[in-house]
Amino acid sequence: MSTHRLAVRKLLGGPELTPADLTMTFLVRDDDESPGGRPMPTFSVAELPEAVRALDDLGVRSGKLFAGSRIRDDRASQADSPTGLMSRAIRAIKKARPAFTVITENCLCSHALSGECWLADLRGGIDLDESREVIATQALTHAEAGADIVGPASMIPGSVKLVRDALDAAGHQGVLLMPHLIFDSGLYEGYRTTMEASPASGTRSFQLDPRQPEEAIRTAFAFVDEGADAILLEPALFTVDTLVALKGILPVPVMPFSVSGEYSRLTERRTDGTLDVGPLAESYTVLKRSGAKRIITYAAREITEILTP
Ligand SMILES: NCc1[nH]cc(CCC(=O)O)c1CC(=O)O
Ligand SMILES: [Zn+2]
Repeated sequence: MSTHRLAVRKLLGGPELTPADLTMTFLVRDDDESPGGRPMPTFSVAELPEAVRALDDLGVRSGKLFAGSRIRDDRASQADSPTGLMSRAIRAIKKARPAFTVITENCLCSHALSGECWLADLRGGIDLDESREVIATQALTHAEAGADIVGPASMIPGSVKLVRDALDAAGHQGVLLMPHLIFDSGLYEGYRTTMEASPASGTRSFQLDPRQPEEAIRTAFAFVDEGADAILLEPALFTVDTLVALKGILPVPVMPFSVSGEYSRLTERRTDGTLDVGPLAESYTVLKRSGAKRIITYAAREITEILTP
């Protein structure tokens, strides 16, 4: 096609994927932990400043952080530690680039021995009150360390409101909330293995049943009622029906999270060691077309490099 034809197409074309549309995902590991043997790429705290500066210079303005605890117990007692891995990661990024938006995950699965997103009561059942309470103090700890947006991810009803109340009570009215709206999926294995957050029970009972799309809509509105400023929707590609359904009716933006299984299945390592992200980037065009405000991804750098200016 001639260049002038391409220019005309561009003029008439719909929403284009830009670097600022992408939020980079960082699975954080401690500085003395080895990156080897994990299915997903990780970043040590010491590696974060340089990685963030490089992304920011490319136009990627935000990051989603996941960090677990090495010391785990059945109360997830390290989840809200002010000296924990997440707090140190947030501080490292904010020191390097104060305007880089930091979004955290608040959940208990990578802090509890069980790998569950909730805490058990004495009889082994789910202790809803205690789970919500720890998630709220965890989110508060992230805010104190400098997080701009926190992300309750347990899907426990009422946890979003409790996080909002805890933040407000501590004077963090300016910290926003983007809870995770999560469908049960087989696409999380790479993440769970990397973060050692596989549920002992084998399931995540609070997540949405993929056969129940109405439940997803209802839960999205419930999150907004509890105080959500945006909704993270995961997995990304397999939930486009929900994205389209929410477009225009939900009063807050929806950001699909292109999860570990999408990253590993829609990319391919070339013989020269570089990563072909073509199919993954193509799926992001689908997401934008379907109403995604922005997209959370593990491949922000590689995708930015192939975007046409
Ligand atoms: N605990 C919530 C949570 N936080 C991140 C992911 C998955 C992210 C990914 O696969 O990239 C999940 C889902 C799960 O563990 O069931
Ligand atoms: Zn969890």
